[in-house]
Amino acid sequence: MIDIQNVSKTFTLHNQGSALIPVMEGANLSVSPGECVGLVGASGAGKSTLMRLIYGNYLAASGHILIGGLDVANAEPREILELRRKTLGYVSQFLRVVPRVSTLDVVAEPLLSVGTPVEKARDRAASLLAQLNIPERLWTLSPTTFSGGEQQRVNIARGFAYDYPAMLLDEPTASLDAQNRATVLGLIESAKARGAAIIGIFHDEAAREQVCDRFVDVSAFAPKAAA
Ligand SMILES: Nc1ncnc2c1ncn2[C@@H]1O[C@H](COP(=O)(O)OP(=O)(O)OP(=O)(O)O)[C@@H](O)[C@H]1O
Repeated sequence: MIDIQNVSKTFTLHNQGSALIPVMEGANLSVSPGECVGLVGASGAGKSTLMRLIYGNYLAASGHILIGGLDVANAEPREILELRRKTLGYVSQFLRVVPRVSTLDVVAEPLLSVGTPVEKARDRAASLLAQLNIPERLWTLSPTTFSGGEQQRVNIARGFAYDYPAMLLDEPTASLDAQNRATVLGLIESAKARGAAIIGIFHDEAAREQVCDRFVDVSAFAPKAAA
């Protein structure tokens, strides 16, 4: 489902005489449906960079990033947006808050954008918000004024609303209390059970041991000259 072949990445520092910083070389990684792979490696090893390459936020210098048949490394922006709508989900700790949209609709939006009927999308959103302990009185409000932890849980509900075939999880359990953390781990396990291919960064060791089938150390993808 996710197939990364020989990917390299170089940053160009435009404000420093266009200095070229190679950060990744020869990255290979394949994730099957139903499998969760944890990215590990020291701080600065390139875990976030690899996630951003896969999501199409960063452009690879070379190689292929195949997701459900599309090569993200060589795709048009329009194709990447379509991929994000239907195939590839991304859950981070942080909610990008849209003012004036109710929490229920923020969570239902990924379903609405693929044509799910409004009632069904809102039912699913309500069920996730309840599972993640967001009080019902908040559902009609915009999450703009919510606490950091509430916004994080709204973001997780949104990330799991639609059944993406492939998912990227960036510290989804960070700073959650025990009960919500268990709920999120349950959502990840259900996503695997329905066949989602997942790549995650988890600093929470117990969490990653619970949900990951294997680990990939991204230090192995460091440029050879710098190694
Ligand atoms: N936009 C950027 N411009 C230049 N260098 C960058 C940029 N983003 C990341 N880097 C560099 O790429 C390397 C990998 O960073 P990355 O954030 O992917 O590491 P990480 O493994 O996710 O670290 P952490 O666990 O601390 O989040 C670092 O040396 C970092 O300085």
